[in-house]
Amino acid sequence: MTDTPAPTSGSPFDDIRALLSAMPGPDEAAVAAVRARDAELTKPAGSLGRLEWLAEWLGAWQAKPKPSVARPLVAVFAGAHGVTARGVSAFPDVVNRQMLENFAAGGAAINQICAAYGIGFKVFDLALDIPTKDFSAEPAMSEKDAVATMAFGMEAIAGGTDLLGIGEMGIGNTTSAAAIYSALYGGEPARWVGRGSGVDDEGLARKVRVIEEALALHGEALSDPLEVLRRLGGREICAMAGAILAARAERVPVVIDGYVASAAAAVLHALDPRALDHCVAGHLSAEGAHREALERMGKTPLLALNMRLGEGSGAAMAIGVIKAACACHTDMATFEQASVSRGEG
Ligand SMILES: Cc1cc2ncn([C@H]3O[C@H](COP(=O)(O)O)[C@@H](O)[C@H]3O)c2cc1C
Ligand SMILES: O=C(O)c1cccnc1
Repeated sequence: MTDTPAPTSGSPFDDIRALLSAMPGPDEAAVAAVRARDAELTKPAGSLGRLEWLAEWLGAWQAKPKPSVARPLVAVFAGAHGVTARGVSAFPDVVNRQMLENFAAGGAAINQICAAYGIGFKVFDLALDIPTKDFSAEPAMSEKDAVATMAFGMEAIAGGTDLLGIGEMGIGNTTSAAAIYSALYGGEPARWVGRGSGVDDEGLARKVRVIEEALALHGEALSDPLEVLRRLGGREICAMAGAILAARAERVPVVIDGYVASAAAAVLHALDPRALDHCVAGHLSAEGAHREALERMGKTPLLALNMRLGEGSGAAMAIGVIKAACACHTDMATFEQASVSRGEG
């Protein structure tokens, strides 16, 4: 008995790492079927550009030769941030709760976009009344809190969906996202920081200072992307990472929203560069250095509308495009069906 080694105490993050190592890959047979059908559709080859690629991408991750976008869903995760005590947002914390009421009443931008495109919409309240700790003074979350929050995010797909858009609400979360990019990608924090919901020059300088302090405080611990997430992230950022991972396991393609949602994606990408293969970047946000962050992840945004809202709004706009791409692929007539002459060559 005495020479049996004690079991090594597992980290709460072990389950997350296990999910990452078990990620399914693309279904190549479905991609081949999509390509074969695309060649029969009544249009010049390649003329639908990235829409053709989107149909292949849907097929690859849904593992369906005929992909579908019949039940698209935007999931918005809401969290409160202790770092707002440092004066990093133009708006007070109470806006979180007020916006959740606005979402429920149908009065937010995301409600209108989802209604316009026939997209389901769900909001997940991540302990809004218990803000994370100020990450410039201590880790934002314990390991247990971070893992439980990721697990909660995995519930996003529980009701069933064939295309998931990921969004967030959380006053102060552009500071958290900028801190995550700074930790993962390096360089001066000022390079990654933007004005979020609209801070003035002094607010912008405070955001930079807070991130510099946080990087110095957390130091070497930030070499592990999951530590970056729990130390600098908000709960909504943890939950978005969980949702992206769960969607992969269940073969649900994902549309990432803007600057903040992409920070959750960046953590997964840093853990495993294949972790975002089932994701598209919905749009290029006007916030901070979103373009550089997406480049690091190898993602070309579908849309560039100069939006910088969050709430999943850019993802929802992109889902409109993806729905149309899927409809073209599945419902267009073939040359034979429509008696349209094929070109030569
Ligand atoms: C009324 C209102 C609605 C929003 N909807 C999304 N955000 C966006 O702004 C917040 C992040 O910006 P910052 O880091 O500057 O606080 C997040 O809640 C984000 O979703 C909003 C912000 C406000 C004020
Ligand atoms: O692009 C975003 O995600 C964003 C930008 C500004 C404020 N909140 C979110």
